Amino acid sequence: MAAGLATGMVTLAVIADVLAQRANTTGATGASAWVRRRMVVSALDARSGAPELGAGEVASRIIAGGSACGRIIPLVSSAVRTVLTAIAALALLGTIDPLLPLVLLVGAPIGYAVLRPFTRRSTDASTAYQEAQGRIADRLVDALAGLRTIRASGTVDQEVARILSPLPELRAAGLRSWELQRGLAVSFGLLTPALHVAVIGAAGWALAVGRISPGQLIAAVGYAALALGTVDKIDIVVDLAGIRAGAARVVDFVRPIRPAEGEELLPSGVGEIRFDDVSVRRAGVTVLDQVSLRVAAGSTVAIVGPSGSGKSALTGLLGRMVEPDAGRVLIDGHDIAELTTTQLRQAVAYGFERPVLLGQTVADAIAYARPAVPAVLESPRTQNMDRGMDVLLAATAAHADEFIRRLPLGYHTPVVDAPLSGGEQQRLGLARAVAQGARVLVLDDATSSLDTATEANVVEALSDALSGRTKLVVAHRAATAARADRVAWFVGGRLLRVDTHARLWRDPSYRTLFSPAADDLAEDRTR
Ligand SMILES: Nc1ncnc2c1ncn2[C@@H]1O[C@H](COP(=O)(O)OP(=O)(O)OP(=O)(O)O)[C@@H](O)[C@H]1O
Repeated sequence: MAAGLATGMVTLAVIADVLAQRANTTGATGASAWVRRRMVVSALDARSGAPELGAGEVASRIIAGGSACGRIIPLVSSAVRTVLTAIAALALLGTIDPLLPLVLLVGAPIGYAVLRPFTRRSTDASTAYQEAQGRIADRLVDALAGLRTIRASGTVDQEVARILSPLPELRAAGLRSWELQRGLAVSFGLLTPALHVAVIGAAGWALAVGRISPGQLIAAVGYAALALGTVDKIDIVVDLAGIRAGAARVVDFVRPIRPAEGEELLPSGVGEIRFDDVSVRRAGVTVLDQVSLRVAAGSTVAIVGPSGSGKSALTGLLGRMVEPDAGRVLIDGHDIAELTTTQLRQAVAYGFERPVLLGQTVADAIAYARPAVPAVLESPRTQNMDRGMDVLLAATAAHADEFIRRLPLGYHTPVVDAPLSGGEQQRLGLARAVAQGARVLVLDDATSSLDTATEANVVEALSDALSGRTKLVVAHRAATAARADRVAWFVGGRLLRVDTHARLWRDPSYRTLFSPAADDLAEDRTR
C-alpha cells in the first residue's frame, strides 16, 4: 500500500516536473506580460486610482513587479514537485520500517522554526532593496527631465550625488539579504547531515534487532538521501521572499479600472458643463472646496485666481485627470464618472501650457487625440482624407500651419526632428485640441508662451474655428479674462465670485491677480 502511494507520488512528481517545464516557458512569460500590461494601464489611466508615484518608481515597479509575478508559476510548480518527492521518499522509508520516516519528521519543526523568521526578514530586505532602487530611478528620471537646468547650473556632481544617495540603503538591504541567506544555508547545512546520520543510526539499530535486512538498510540510506535532497531546495524560499516583496508593490499599484470600456458614442449635445458641489482633497489638503459652477453651452468662462487656488484641479476634473472626493461633474447632463474613455474624449479636449507631443510625425501629433471613425462607417481612404483635412484645419486655426510648412518635411517631419520653440509647441498642442473635435475645450494656460500679438491672432482664429463650443480657459493675463463671457474667480480652492471681467475689475483685489502690463491692456478692453 505504501509502495503504491510512493509510486503515485513519484508519478505525480514527474507530471509536476513536466508541467513546471511548460510553466517556465509559456506561463511565466504570459503572467509577467499580463501583469506588466495591467501596471502600464494603471500608470497611465487616472481612473485606476493607482498611487501617484514618480516616473522612475513606476518604471522600476513595472520591471521588478512583472518579473516577480512571472516567477510565481514556476516557483509554485517547483515547490509542489519538491514536496511530492519528499512525501514519496518518506512513504518508501515507511515501507522499510515505520520508525524511519518519524526520525526524519523530527527535523520538520526545527526547519519551520528556522524558515519562518527567515521569510519575514528576507521579504523586508527585498522590499527595502526594491524601494531604494525605485528612489534612484525616480531621481534619475527627474534629473534627465531637468538636464538643461543641470547643465546650465553646472551642478552635474551635485546631481550625481543626489541621484545615488540611496546607494547605502541599497547596499545595506542587499547585504542583509545575503546574510540571511547565508544564515539559512548554515542552519540547513547542519540540519540535513544531522538528520541523515539519525536515520542511518535508526536503520542500523533496526538491522541489529532484526527488524530490517541489510538490503533494506542500504535502501533506507538512499530514500533518506532522496527525502533530505529536497531540503537543499532552499533557493525556493529565498526566491519566494523576493517575489512576495515585488508582488506587494504590484498589488498596491494595480487597481480595478472603472467604468467598463465600450465604443458607444455620447449622444450629441451642446456642451453645457455643471460642477455640482465638488470637493477635492489631496494629501490632507483641500484643493477644491464645495465648488458649484455652471458653464452655459457655447460660452467661454475664464478661470482666474492666485497660484495654488485650484484652477488646474478644476479643469483637470473635466477630463477625469482629477477625481472628485465629493460632488459630480456633468456634461450635457451626463455624469462624467459614468462615461467611457471614448465618450469622454469625444466630449472634452485640452490645450496645455507645456504640451507633450506624441506620435511619429507632426501630423500624427496633431491627430493624436482625434477619435477614429469606426471602420464600418468609412473606408480607410476616406478616413485618411478626413484626417488630413482635420489636421490642416486645426493647424490653421492654431496659427501653426505656416511654421509647420517651413519644417524640413512639413507635416511629415518626425516630431523628434522638429526644432520647435515653446510657443510653436503650444500652437501644436492647441491644434491637437482643435482636431479632437470635442464639444468642450479646456485651455490650461495654453497660450502663455505666445507674445501678446500672436496670442490675440491665435485666439481670434480659434474663436472662429471653435464657435459654438464651450470653453474653459485658465487665464493669467487680464486680456484673456477680458475676452471670456464670464470669469470664475478662485481663492484657496473656493469659488469666490462669478461675473464679467468688467464688473470684477472694479474690485482692487481682482486687479492684483494680473501683471500691470496686462492690466492696462485689459482696462483698455473693458472700457
Ligand atoms: N496630488 C496633490 N497632492 C497634494 N496637493 C495637491 C495635489 N494636487 C494639487 N495640490 C495642491 O492643490 C493646490 C491647487 O493646485 P492647482 O494646481 O489646482 O493650483 P493652480 O491654481 O492651478 O495654480 P497655478 O496657477 O500655480 O498653476 C495647490 O496648493 C497644490 O499644491
